[in-house]
Amino acid sequence: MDFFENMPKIELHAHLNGSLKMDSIRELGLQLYGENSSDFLKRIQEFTTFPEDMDADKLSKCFQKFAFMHELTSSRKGLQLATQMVIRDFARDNVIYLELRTTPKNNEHMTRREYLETILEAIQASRESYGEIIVKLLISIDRSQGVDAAEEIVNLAIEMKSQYPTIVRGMDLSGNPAKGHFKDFLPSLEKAKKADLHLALHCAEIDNEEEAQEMLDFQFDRCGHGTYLTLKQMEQCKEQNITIECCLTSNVKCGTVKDYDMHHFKRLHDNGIRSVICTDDCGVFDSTLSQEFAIASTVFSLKKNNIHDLCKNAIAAAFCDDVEKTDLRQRIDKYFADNTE
Ligand SMILES: CNc1ncnc2c1ncn2[C@@H]1O[C@H](COP(=O)(O)O)[C@@H](O)[C@H]1O
Ligand SMILES: [Zn+2]
Repeated sequence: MDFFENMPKIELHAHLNGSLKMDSIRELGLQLYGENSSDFLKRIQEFTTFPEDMDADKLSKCFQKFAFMHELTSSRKGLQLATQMVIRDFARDNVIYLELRTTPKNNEHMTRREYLETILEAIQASRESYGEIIVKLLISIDRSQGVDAAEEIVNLAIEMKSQYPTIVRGMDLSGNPAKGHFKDFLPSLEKAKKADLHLALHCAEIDNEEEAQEMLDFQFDRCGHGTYLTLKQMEQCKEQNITIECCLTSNVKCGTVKDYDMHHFKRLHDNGIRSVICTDDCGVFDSTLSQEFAIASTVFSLKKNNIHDLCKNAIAAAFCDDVEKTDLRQRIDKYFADNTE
């Protein structure tokens, strides 16, 4: 485990509100409310609990959990603190490059634009506190929220990209995959693509072959999960240079994959389809990127050179510039050179 904890890592799939660790939620509660009530502590416990006997619809239930974090980050102060803490927690796990994604929200305290500005300011400030970690932002469309919100979010993303070109790098399509239809979001995503925003879309998280096909034919950069891609579709990913973001614990806890050893990572790996290891929501799923690497390594008997390849895959698929990629490559190559048996 030490090997993975010390390894400089790249995280490409992390939802902001799902990535706050339990200790940090407690800390956030203290900073926001003064004292943590027993009811609050109970709710933190519920946040990360996935009972064995939860029914088949575990994934849908998972989406209800986010409401807890959304309450905590509904004020500018809460959102700013949460962003800082999430970056700090990834930095503590030796993540050296982080792509955070989040859906801009509007409420009585802020507009979607203010939501994004708060996060972008917190990311900029984190350079002073945690200088070693590079942080990028992907702006998410929640497929359960309809096309009008999506259109507003794409327009904002284009605007924010021009204001913060080194931080705002792309867009994500996420939310409950059982809700909404990809086709409805196509014009908005097309617009994002034309504006040179990279696309990392949740695709085939549940079994919907037709939709996955529509998405692949549209073409995008990275596929979140890809659990139910057919072998033919996986081959199409290879041809189209699409990298698959594998989030092992997320899939097992949400019940879209029965067990770790049944995870499609194996099929991707065996068929030479480029994949990366990610956490998805390391707060909700109570994991770390180091743990995800340790699990993948044990379950799939990966050797050090396989792990090194996974890190190189992440560099290749990262939405940053070539100078940053060269720097990441050097740091990671050095770690593997210094740690050969
Ligand atoms: C478990 N698999 C998943 N599949 C699809 N979307 C997911 C997800 N996990 C998280 N999200 C999306 O990210 C939001 C939380 O972060 P933000 O509020 O945006 O920072 C969730 O509400 C959902 O829309
Ligand atoms: Zn996700």
